[in-house]
Amino acid sequence: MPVSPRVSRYYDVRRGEDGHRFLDVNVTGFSLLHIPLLNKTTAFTREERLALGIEGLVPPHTSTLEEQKDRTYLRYLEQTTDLGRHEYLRALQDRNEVLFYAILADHLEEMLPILYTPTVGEAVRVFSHIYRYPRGFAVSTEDIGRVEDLLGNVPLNDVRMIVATDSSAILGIGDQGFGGMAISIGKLSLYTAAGGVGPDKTLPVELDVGTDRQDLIDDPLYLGVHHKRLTGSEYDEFLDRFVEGVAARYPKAIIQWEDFARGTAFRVLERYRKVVPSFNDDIQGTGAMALAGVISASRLKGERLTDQVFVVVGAGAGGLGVAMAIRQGLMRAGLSYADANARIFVVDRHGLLMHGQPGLEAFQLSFARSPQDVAGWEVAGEWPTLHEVVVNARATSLLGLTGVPGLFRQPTVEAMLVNTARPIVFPLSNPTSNVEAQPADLVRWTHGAAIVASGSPFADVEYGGERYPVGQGNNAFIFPGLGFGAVISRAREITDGMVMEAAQTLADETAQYGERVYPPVSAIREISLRVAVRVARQAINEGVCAERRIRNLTDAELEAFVRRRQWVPKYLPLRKAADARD
Ligand SMILES: O=C([O-])CC(=O)C(=O)O
Ligand SMILES: [Mg+2]
Repeated sequence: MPVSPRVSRYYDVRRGEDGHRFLDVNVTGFSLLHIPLLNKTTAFTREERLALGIEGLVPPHTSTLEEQKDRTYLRYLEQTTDLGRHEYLRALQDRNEVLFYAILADHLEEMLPILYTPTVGEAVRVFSHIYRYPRGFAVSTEDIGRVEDLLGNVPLNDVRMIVATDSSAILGIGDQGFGGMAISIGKLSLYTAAGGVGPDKTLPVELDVGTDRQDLIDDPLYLGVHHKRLTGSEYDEFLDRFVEGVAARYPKAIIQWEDFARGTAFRVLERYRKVVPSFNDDIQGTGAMALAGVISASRLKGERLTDQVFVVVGAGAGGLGVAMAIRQGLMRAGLSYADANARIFVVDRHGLLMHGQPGLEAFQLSFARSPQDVAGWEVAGEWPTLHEVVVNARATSLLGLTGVPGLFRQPTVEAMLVNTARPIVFPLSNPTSNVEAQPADLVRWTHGAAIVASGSPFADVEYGGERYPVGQGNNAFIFPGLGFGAVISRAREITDGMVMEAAQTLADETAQYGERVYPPVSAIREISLRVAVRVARQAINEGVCAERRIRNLTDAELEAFVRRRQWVPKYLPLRKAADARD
């Protein structure tokens, strides 16, 4: 039997005779203090200080984790801007990872908007200017030919979850070049904080294929390669090399494709989803999140999903992903493909997606309409506008994934009140600055009738003496559980059925929160656990589960199994390995 490699080049997780886990470390002294998953800063015990050669290098008093959290949180509160708070937390993550996740667990609702959407958008934009410590894996056009060597430099030996972006369409803010690394880091923090994947099983990746942003290329401080993006077969080869490298170094890893531009996103997903277990967060994660939201909103209306008529605005990865997920959801609710399609109208920059439109792409075709589909519509120009679609199609649900701020106008939203007593309006674009409408306006324009959810966090709306919760329809309710479920089951493939199951779980779990279309963010860890359990079950049912130990478990046993595998932020004792070096 081959000896299984240590979890990290620097340590392994072992169990002592007493049954408790400890870290067997083979690095000591000053070096050890610079490895974020080993560094306890002021919390090393006397025995550890002595055994690991760090006496004199750390302060005399041994702090508890509680004291460390107090000290660190007070400094956090003294930061004056959201970006400052983000940088502070990121620096903590790169210094002492257990403490970082322990604080995050205590203040999850407060800190998620700082570490993740919307502030991560700002961190992406200025990434090259605020860069401090190495985290994650970056491979560029200059070294893709040696990707396996480079992956060999990553100290982690058992990576299970990768988030990789080419930064071509970050959130709703477009091409961000090398800065996209910040989104991969942010997403993986949620995999740990919300999903329970151990931080040493995660790897953020930036695929630096260049940037088409001349201002970045011209910026001497820009940290990516200074040339235009690869395209065509060169681009495909770059990704092929990356996927091969991952499959060789980390054969058990799952890849989450993140923030790829329209067109590329679908191509990359289809090209690799059967080669390595992988999914696209913006297509499938956002799709599942939106489907869950419209199922919950239909329930709040006292109607069925199949009673709704959907207008999805934006035909990129997010918009098409949402349209496809709703189509699958309608089919699971009993409609034929044709009937499901007939209830979904996709609008893009020219208006309603129609055959013969300039720039129509292959992945959009199944949603394109023919002239006979809109015969009898009252339309002024060549293609029906968003407003005309809402009126003529009698839309009851309007979902925005355009990145265009303020796109949903008052007359269009008011027009929905003719079609339904309670319009479902989800301006889902991120970050906050790119939202299609302010939730407060949507509530006001509809006199409180609209059921509203947004992609980025918004405060509840007060209107006419009442409080209207604004659900956060963000794929963060899906991907940590979907990915963790796939990791637990060692899924050979991430099937559409698993993604649908994630959506259904989110909708089912939301029911316990009353008048809400999404749960409160404070519930994200419990929701992710339920998603992970049901995704793993679905993997078993579909025969893609490679983890033998879970195949015959009952539901309760499976849940207990998943719970046991959730990583929790607490210090493990460090012991010096026999072959330790400084
Ligand atoms: O990151 C987020 O907040 C959600 C997402 O995937 C996107 O907007 O691209
Ligand atoms: Mg995204």
